[in-house]
Amino acid sequence: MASTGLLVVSNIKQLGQSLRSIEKYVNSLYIHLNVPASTLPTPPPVWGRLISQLYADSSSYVDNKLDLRVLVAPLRQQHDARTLKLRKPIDIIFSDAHHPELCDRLRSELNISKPTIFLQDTKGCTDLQADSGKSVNQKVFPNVVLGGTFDRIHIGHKIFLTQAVLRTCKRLVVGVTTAAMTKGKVLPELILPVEERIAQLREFLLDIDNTLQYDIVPIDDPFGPTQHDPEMDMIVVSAETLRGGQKVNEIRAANQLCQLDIFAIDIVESNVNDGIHESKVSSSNTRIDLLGTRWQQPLARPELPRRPYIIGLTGGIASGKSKMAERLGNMGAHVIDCDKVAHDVYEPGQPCCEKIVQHFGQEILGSDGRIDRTKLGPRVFGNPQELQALNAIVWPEIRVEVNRRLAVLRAGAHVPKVVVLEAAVLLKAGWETNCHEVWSMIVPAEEAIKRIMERNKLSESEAKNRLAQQVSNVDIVSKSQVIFSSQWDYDFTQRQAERAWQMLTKELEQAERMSSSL
Ligand SMILES: CC(C)(COP(=O)(O)OP(=O)(O)OC[C@H]1O[C@@H](n2cnc3c(N)ncnc32)[C@H](O)[C@@H]1O)[C@@H](O)C(=O)NCCC(=O)NCCS
Ligand SMILES: Nc1ncnc2c1ncn2[C@@H]1O[C@H](COP(=O)(O)OP(=O)(O)OP(=O)(O)O)[C@@H](O)[C@H]1O
Repeated sequence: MASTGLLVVSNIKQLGQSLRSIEKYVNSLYIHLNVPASTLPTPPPVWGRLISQLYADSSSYVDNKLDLRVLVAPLRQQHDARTLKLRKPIDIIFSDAHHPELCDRLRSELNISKPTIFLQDTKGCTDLQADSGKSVNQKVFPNVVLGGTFDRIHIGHKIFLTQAVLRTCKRLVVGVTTAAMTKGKVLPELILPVEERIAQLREFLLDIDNTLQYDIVPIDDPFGPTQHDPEMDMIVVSAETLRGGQKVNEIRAANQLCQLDIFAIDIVESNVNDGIHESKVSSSNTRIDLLGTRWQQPLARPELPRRPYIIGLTGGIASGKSKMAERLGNMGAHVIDCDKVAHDVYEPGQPCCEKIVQHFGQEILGSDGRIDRTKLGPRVFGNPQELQALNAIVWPEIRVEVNRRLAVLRAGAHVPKVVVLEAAVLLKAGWETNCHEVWSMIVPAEEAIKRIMERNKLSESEAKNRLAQQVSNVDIVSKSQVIFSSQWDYDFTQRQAERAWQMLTKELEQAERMSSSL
């Protein structure tokens, strides 16, 4: 599949048809509006509504796998003087109307060898219409500012950024929230690092208009550089952040800085109403859709036998690991619960039991000669050194026992396709090296605290203390290939599990077919 295309759009009414036929050729598409010569040059904001419409309509025809970017720079120039300079090389040109001369010119400017694909030649093709109405704020300023988190740029962001670019003639300042500001969002652990978000924003902005200066800066508070920069004229906000824009002006007045013209765009709705996703197009929705998918590729583990395929299942306290293990078990996985294995290696006669008694003394034994956890517990909790000593004895023994059980399974008549190794301490103990990949459960801290208080009958401070001893969600996520979250209803957790299971089953079947055809 060629990766980047250029679509010359002459008729917005055909957009849906055009995008549907293009989607099989490319995964990223620049859109060049073939505006009639008579309408140029016009103030760029007059194209705002058309471009917003185009982005908003596109979502009913193609999903966000086709990354659309409508070019703004050419709208600033006289028709004849327009030469396209694009950041990424173009593989192929598409045109929704028969304009061979224009397309040949673009092919030679952009150095494209493939012939243009003419999608359809409609009769009654109408010219692209600029917004003539006085209703639109058509003012253009040298210095415009806006802010946001911009996690995985979506159509709402594209419209927002484009409307700002159309109203800027010199410099666009973009404040991008750092992790300190995104803690309260849905699935904050899955938000891309600020450096990556800034890099993606810069690429998008340079793609649509490389004639402006972009100052993209991280912000640790909701107002960023607007509090101090005297050279700002306009702030672009959306209906939901209008109050933030007004607050910016209050701060500027207090700091004796000029007031900013405020331009607010409408919210782009998502038409989803399932009680889980937000009703507007949002990055939160994109993150929710990552649950149960492989969000990073597994590391190669050539040292592990291919069958059974071992999934390490982990997560924070009360995150719903056991329930997830049960779900995966119901779908066909063989589950090894490391917590239960730990109980087994504590049994008298096991080497682990002897080592524990050697270290902690006979006084941790009960009258039946077994290790009494109520006696051992107080010796290690609140004493990190002793806890470390206990872990150093127990963890390697669990690993040995797990490997023994895996060897038994491999030697059996029916080797399971998938083994789930459920272990709260998987990452702390370094057992992920025993697994082909790691699947993890996360819940927000407040939810985990609520569950621990209810389930373990602990006070809030005790629950917080338990949680503080866990690997953080951010660390869990960085070492996991698939993430689940049980913060919504049971059905939605089940859907996440099914999604991941289907993906894995398909992959394993494919791998099996490939190896048997060799
Ligand atoms: C504190 C801020 C920057 C945090 O941004 P937020 O986390 O909401 O960013 P997010 O990436 O979600 O969105 C960025 C912008 O796009 C808008 N937006 C997001 N989704 C949509 C949508 N579906 N339709 C339309 N606009 C959308 C947001 O309303 C926001 O204005 C923001 O909320 C705010 O208050 N802005 C006004 C003040 C400001 O601009 N401050 C920074 C100056 S540098
Ligand atoms: N989707 C869900 N919605 C609401 N509550 C849930 C959901 N999934 C799990 N829970 C609840 O979360 C709690 C913890 O579940 P579970 O015991 O499976 O967690 P765990 O991660 O195995 O915990 P631990 O390791 O602390 O024993 C349980 O009370 C369970 O009912």
